[in-house]
Order: sequence, then C-alpha cells, then structure tokens
Amino acid sequence: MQFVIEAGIPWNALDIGGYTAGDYAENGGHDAAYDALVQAGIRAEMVLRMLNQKSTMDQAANEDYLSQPVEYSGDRLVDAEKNGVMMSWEAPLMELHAQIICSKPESSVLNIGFGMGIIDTALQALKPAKHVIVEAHPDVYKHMKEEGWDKKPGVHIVFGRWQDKMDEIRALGPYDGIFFDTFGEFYKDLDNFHQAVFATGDDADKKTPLLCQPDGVYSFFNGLGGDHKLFHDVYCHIVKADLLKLGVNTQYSQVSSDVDIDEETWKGIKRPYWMLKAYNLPTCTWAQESS
Ligand SMILES: C[S@@+](CC[C@H](N)C(=O)[O-])C[C@H]1O[C@@H](n2cnc3c(N)ncnc32)[C@H](O)[C@@H]1O
Repeated sequence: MQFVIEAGIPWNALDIGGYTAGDYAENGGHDAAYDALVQAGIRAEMVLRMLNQKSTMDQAANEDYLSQPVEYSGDRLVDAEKNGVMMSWEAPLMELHAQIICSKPESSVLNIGFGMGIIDTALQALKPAKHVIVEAHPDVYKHMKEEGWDKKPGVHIVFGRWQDKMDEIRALGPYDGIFFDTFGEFYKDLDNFHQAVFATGDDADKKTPLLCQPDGVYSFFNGLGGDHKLFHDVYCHIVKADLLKLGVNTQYSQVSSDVDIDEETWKGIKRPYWMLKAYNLPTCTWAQESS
C-alpha cells in the first residue's frame, strides 16, 4: 500500500465500480493498509488546504440553492435539482444530537439550519429556556412561520445566512448548546463557523466565544464524506484536529445509521449523500473541561 501511495496514485481514487482502495482494504481485513490510506488522505488534504489558502470565498457556496425554490414532500425536503436537503431517515440521529446539546434544564440553545425542523422539534421537547434558529432559505423560513415556529416557547428565528447574521446570533447568546447542519456548503464554511464559535480572536468584541459556558456542548451533522467510508474517516480526523487547535475536544460516538434506510429511501433523489453503516456522532467540548 505504501508503495502505491508513494507512486502517486491518489488516495481517493474510485474504481469502475465506485469503490475506493479503502473499501477493498477494509473488506479484506487489512487494517494497516486501511490506516495507511487514511493517513495519506489526511496528508493530501492538508497540503491541498495550504495551496488553496489564498483563495477567497466572496460568493456563497450555496447561492444557487438559496435562490431557487425548495419543496417539502412527505419524508423529505428537496431542492430544485432534486437533491435531498433533509430526509426523515436522519430523525434518530437528530434526536441524539438534540439530547447532546440540550442536556440541562433551562438550556440556551442555538441551531443553524432548520430544514424539516426535526432537531428543533426534539429540542422543543426538552424545553430549552432559549432556542435560537438560524435559517437562510426564504421558502424554509416561510414554512417555519406557517407552522408557527415564531410563536413557540423560547424560540427566536434569525432569517439569513449565519455568515451574515453573526452579530444578531451573538447578541442572542451566550449558549449552552450549539448545533450546525446547513446544506450545500463546504468544509471551509464549517471551519469558519468553528472559528466564529470557539475562537477568541484579537478583536475586543469577539473575545467571548459563542459557546461561552465552560460545560457548553457543540455538535454538527457529520455527513462529511458520507458516500465513502475512507473519505469520511479522513474528514473525521481533519475536523477533530482543526477543533483541537481551537481548544476543543471532539469525541465520536458510533451510532448505527442504516437502520432506517432501504431501497425506497433514495428513490427520486439525485444523489444519495449517506452510504455508511455507522454514523460518528460528534460531541465537542472545551478541552480543559474534559481533560
Ligand atoms: C440539512 S437542513 C437542516 C436539517 C435540520 N437539522 C433538521 O433536523 O431538520 C439544512 C438547512 O440549512 C439551511 N441553510 C443552508 N445554508 C445556510 C446558511 N448559510 N445559514 C443558515 N441556514 C442555512 C437550509 O436552507 C436548510 O434549511
């Protein structure tokens, strides 16, 4: 494996059947080969990141998505291209995320991305004292109002991209629990959100991180590289390392994630975005609290 990697074959190449070398290594029980691929992936992504550092992100990654209609239909929310924005098979995972970020009575919680409101429904059942929801899509915002979310106890809706609403989000804080799950954004956006939540920075206004309680908990939908286990494992390492640089510990709990997925699940959806058996549910806390 080392030889193949050193020869320059990309760690993330797919064969004609859509399998990675990691799939073969894992199915054959070759743990060392699988680990070598994960390490190669981490190294390659780090180099890529350094090369791309200068590129600016003036345009929203999901500008097209935000300017086109979305449709709620039964167990799913789809965009204009029939991508699954949110699907009900994720409900058990959202329940767990809600319990993680809202474990104390009278919590103050922040959720980025309403979608089908699955996590927000689970959070409401846990009766947070304050429940801030940030949503950028006009159709989703309209749906939230139609469903009376603006009148639910403790709920404050912030309409707009989280990137443009940080002052408002900050003014409504601080928070005991934060969850992040947007659509059509890149890893860079998630990383930027982490900088906003956890970094103390030089600017006087930004010295208090959003998750300012010492026992605060943050979590995010961990769909990173969710169509191939090798890609997912590489990204789990990368996000954990990036959060650690901000003083945050990440623990992944493995949860079975394919129980509610069957042949019908992806029917009519352009691209299945989750193909893995186990979901790595992240619990992120300030490092000094948990070490
Ligand atoms: C995957 S869904 C969230 C699903 C939600 N966790 C649930 O339980 O139903 C993603 C949501 O994030 C919204 N969104 C996308 N980009 C955003 C941004 N930059 N700021 C705020 N919301 C955004 C989308 O419109 C969509 O409603």
